[in-house]
Amino acid sequence: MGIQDKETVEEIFLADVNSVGEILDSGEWALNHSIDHGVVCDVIKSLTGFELVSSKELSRESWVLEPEAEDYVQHGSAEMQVFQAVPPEGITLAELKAKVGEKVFSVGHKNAMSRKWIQMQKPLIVRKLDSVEDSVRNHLVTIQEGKELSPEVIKELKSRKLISRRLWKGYSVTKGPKFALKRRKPATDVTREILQNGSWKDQEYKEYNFDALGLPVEGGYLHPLLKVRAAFKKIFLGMGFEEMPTNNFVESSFWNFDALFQPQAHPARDSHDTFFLKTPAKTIELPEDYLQRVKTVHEVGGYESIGYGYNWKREEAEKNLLRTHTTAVSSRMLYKLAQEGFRPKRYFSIDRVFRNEAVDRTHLCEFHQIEGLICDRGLTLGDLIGVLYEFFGRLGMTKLRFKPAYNPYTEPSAEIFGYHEQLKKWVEIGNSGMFRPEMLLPMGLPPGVNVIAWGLSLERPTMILYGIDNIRELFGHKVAGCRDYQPKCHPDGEVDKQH
Ligand SMILES: N[C@@H](Cc1ccccc1)C(=O)O
Repeated sequence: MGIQDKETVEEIFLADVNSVGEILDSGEWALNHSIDHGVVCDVIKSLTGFELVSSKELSRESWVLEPEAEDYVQHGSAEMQVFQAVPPEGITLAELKAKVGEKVFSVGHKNAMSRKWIQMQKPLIVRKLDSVEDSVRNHLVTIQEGKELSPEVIKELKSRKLISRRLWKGYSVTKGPKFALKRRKPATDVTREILQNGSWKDQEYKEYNFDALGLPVEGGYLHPLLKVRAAFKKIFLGMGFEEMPTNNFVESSFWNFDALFQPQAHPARDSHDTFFLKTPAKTIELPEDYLQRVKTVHEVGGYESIGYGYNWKREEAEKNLLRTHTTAVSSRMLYKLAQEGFRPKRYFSIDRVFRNEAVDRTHLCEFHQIEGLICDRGLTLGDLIGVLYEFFGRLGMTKLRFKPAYNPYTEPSAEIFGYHEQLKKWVEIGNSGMFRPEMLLPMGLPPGVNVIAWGLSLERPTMILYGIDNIRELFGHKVAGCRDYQPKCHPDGEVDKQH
């Protein structure tokens, strides 16, 4: 068979309908074009549905070839094959049988004999005629072409079980009300492209289907960040931590930076990294005596420190900003604790912070920080490392590594790496350290009190747990897709039960 692909068949068919005006019989048309009639019928049905053509069903009983007959059309009838296998000098019966095969021999030998094409001249079979006409094959071809044959011929072919009667279905076709040489796909949407190239004017549009049921409405899913936050909160509470109040996104530079012994010329305090507020641009009040101690420690030091040796400006400290880390919350809480009278404490917070960063697949200008701290007398770096093993162990991360780092407010400082069992690699999971005396002593905390602390983002573990590789999918309208996210691994066994 020739062309089978529907688009090409459709094109040829429409061109013919156009030039001839009417296709009387799809079967004949298919035969003339050597195209499978089934494919032609599919094309006609579809074109009729879109009113490019009008079609009438035809049906009639017709003769079709059995597989044996199709073989005869290709290779000649059995008697012809036998005749051709007999050479001019003759052949033995056994040789002839071997040459044409058992099946063809049994039918073909008998028929070729009775037609007197061959004869027995013991011990050989010889030809009686030089050439013969393969009328059986010719008749079969005529049937294939859908043409009529005399009742006697039909009777013979039928008795040889070469043909059988089938119900044939086809079409007669004329141009339809929406006839065109090429089918135009109705648009389902007005796109930017068709608006720009002007094709919207002649475009056909698919009609609304008001009976369509639409997608089932889904709702009531917890955001992945909420689920992971709940898991972290549970870990902190299980370890005896209290949550700090984090309900102030707007903070003064004083609590966000100065109280943390971050010098006023520090690059993080640049407007490229920090969002400063225009209104209100300044904080209303700061604790005056504490402010004086902070100024002094920055300028000249004290508490065995030499300070930074620069001119500390109050105006810089008063500037309002969107807090860049939740350590601003920690500094307020530690100051408060010092005023109320020091007691050992374990504090944590999980909330939003803001940084003036270009958004890309791993950075957003707002995200969440998880922060934990323990203050007590005589804490050491060993305590920090021990607590971090406990904390991340409860998350399922048992292998940790620490890399020396720098923060203005901690000494020593360490970046935390964890071995991710599912990803089979070390991933950076947080930052940590022991708050400096230059931060703690001006607050009024008693000497000998140490604070171990650490921080990490909430987004990063969430992305790892849910296999999200673009942080933007966690915020805004794209978060709708998060309903499909299933955690790849569990921060603890409980997260998912919170549905
Ligand atoms: N504030 C640090 C994290 C941190 C918290 C506590 C101690 C040390 C580091 C940050 O934003 O990355």
